[in-house]
Amino acid sequence: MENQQRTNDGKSPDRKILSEVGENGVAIITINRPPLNLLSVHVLLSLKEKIEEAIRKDSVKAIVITGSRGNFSAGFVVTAFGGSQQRKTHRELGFMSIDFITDTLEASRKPIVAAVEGFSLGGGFEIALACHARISTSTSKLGLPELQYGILPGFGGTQRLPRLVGLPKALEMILTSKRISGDEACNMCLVDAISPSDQLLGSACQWALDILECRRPWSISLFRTDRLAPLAEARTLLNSVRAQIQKQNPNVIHPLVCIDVIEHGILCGPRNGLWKEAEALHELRQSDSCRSLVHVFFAKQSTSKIPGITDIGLLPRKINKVAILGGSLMSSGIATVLVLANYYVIMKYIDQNSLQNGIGRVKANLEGRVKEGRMTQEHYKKVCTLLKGVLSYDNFKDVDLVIEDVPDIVSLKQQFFADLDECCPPHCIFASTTCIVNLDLIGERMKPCREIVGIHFFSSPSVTDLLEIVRTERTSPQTLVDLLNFGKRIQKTPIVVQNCTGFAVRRMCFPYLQAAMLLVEHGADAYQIDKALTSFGLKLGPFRMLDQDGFQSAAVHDVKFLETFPDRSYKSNLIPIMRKNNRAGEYTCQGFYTYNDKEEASPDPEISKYIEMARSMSGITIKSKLATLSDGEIVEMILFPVLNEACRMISEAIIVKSSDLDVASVLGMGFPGYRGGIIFWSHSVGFKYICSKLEEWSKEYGEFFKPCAYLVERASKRSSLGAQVKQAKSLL
Ligand SMILES: C[C@H](O)CC(=O)SCCNC(=O)CCNC(=O)[C@H](O)C(C)(C)COP(=O)(O)OP(=O)(O)OC[C@H]1O[C@@H](n2cnc3c(N)ncnc32)[C@H](O)[C@@H]1OP(=O)(O)O
Repeated sequence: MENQQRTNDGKSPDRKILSEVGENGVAIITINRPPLNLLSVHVLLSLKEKIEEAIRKDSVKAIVITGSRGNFSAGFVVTAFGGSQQRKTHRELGFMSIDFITDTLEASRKPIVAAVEGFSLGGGFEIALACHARISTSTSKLGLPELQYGILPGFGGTQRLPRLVGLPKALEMILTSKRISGDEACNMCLVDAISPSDQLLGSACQWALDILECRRPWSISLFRTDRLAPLAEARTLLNSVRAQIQKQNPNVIHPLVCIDVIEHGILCGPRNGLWKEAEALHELRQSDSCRSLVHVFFAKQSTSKIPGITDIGLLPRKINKVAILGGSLMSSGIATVLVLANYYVIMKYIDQNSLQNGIGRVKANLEGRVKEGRMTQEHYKKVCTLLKGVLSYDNFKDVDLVIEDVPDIVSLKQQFFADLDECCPPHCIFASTTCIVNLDLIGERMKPCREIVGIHFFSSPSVTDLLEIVRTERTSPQTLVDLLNFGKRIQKTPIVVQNCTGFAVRRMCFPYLQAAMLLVEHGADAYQIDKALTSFGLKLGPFRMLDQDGFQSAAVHDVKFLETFPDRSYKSNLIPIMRKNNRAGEYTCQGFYTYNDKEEASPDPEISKYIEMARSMSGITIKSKLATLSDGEIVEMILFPVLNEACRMISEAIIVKSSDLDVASVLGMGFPGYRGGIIFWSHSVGFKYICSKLEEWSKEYGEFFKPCAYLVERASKRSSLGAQVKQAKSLL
């Protein structure tokens, strides 16, 4: 092997890109910034230099690009976007995309093959797309996640992907930021062959030599046309996708800009498309949406960094077998998530019927994935072998984690945990999904050395990406480290919260729903309230949220909150009245909305009758000011109380850092990520303004709006709500 050790000026060589030439004449160029081989302008310049050098050398016949230590490249350092470091113009970014990736790499007179393993995302994936062939392991993960950051693929992804896989598939991958496996990529001819990891480099080198010898096609992705549909068909598809995006998300422009760029390339040629892409990237990376979404990325990354817990050298213990106690919808949802993450799961319940139903639901969930093409039949069969239903504790002696999900009856839970205490090994972690019963109370009949943590999955475990881990005074650092790792393995973002009523998400939803009740009982229109909040970007307005959760759950939580926070609870009679009239939310097809058999919601004028009843029961009169609020005022009157509650949680140290509440609000309550989460957004509104509004409303409408001491103090000092998330240093 010929290996470059010194540069011409005698300095140590740049080790970010390694290059060596094998006896077969293939230069292997390795992106070497482990663990993820992230890209920066500097790394790309070094890569360009090494490729040019290999092209120049007579001894080199062909080139393979790969990444070190099992990852190709997870793409560009995202701090390069949305931040204050906006030095580069679109010409310079265009230079990378055109001068390097297109005119050097793709136009190389020697074949270049990508050997893809592990993560190949964003700019990393775009480099692979420009190579003349791609060989991948079956489990590598490929994708273009740029839209998650309010930008668009900036190194030719908008031009090359549609030409390689056709427009419909490319749009799906780009617009959903969906990652696909090497196998899936091979099925759609995005990679040319699959190879086991230990043979990957050998296969890629051979493929490159085969291209050279004309035994394999020399494919230039940018100029392929065979997968592109006729122009009229492409335009129809792009227009329908545009309309869909505008309907679903009218507040953000980056998906539309991305579609324009794709269309431009189809109409005016891919090279023009590349320039348009570079210009668009330059514009978008300076937007507020980009700044907010990059903040959410780093906020999510930092939820699992807990001072004094994750920085004291503890390693997560292995969790192999998990027992779920319960036969509910939630139990089945949790079991589905777990078997998909390759955990061995036993579901236990007291009666055969409920247990069978529970197991049946897990299988139906998995079958649904097969039908949608998200899982192969073979994988389905394998995953099903990980699941077992039991009625006794016989199989519990090697269980590492128990998740209790039985009805919220204290004595029942206490009995279950007393039994578990006898049957499970000492290292087994005991967790409960309850959000109502005090965790300390349900463990009272266990040995004193045992502890119970809360683990909160939200109503649809496979849909919600958030996992609340609830710690008590007794929770050990080791248990937290184990559960944080467990959360990551099941692909959730875990946030650690202190044991308190509602934890983080419910506690923020509480004022969200209560403020809406208060406004509606004083004259505001329920449907205008929902529309104002969804137009602002929330996934669900408060009344749709209540319908979706079901009024039974709302009633239980109301009681709990009224009990815990009587001073700031708004007591409404609306839900109890509607329940008495057989309206209990979406599952009864009637709540604040009515639902048809396609689960579509329609406003129902009937509800004014119940609102009137609630008003007269509480002796409330309509306030003309509240009956004529603008959408903007509604948003403030509903979200400022949410921020107020978030401030209380910060001051009570319920969460580890304030940005955890951004994550909780985005993933748990549907706050728009492009506004950065509740705390990030409130910085842009200004605490002084928020505080003065809350003070004004508390004088007019009561204690519910009273700003908490922490917010008052921050507003008076004009300081922020806790430290901002630390981001990686920009390397652009
Ligand atoms: C021009 C181009 O088109 C634009 C682009 O390329 S945009 C960038 C596209 N790439 C991405 O979005 C990848 C983002 N990263 C991820 O999703 C995940 O890190 C991953 C799935 C790749 C790996 O997950 P995992 O193995 O759990 O590692 P993870 O802990 O997340 O990351 C390791 C470290 O790298 C950092 N990191 C990962 N990707 C990063 C990125 N793109 N930018 C900056 N930092 C990044 C993480 O913050 C973390 O830092 P820390 O050690 O200080 O906490």
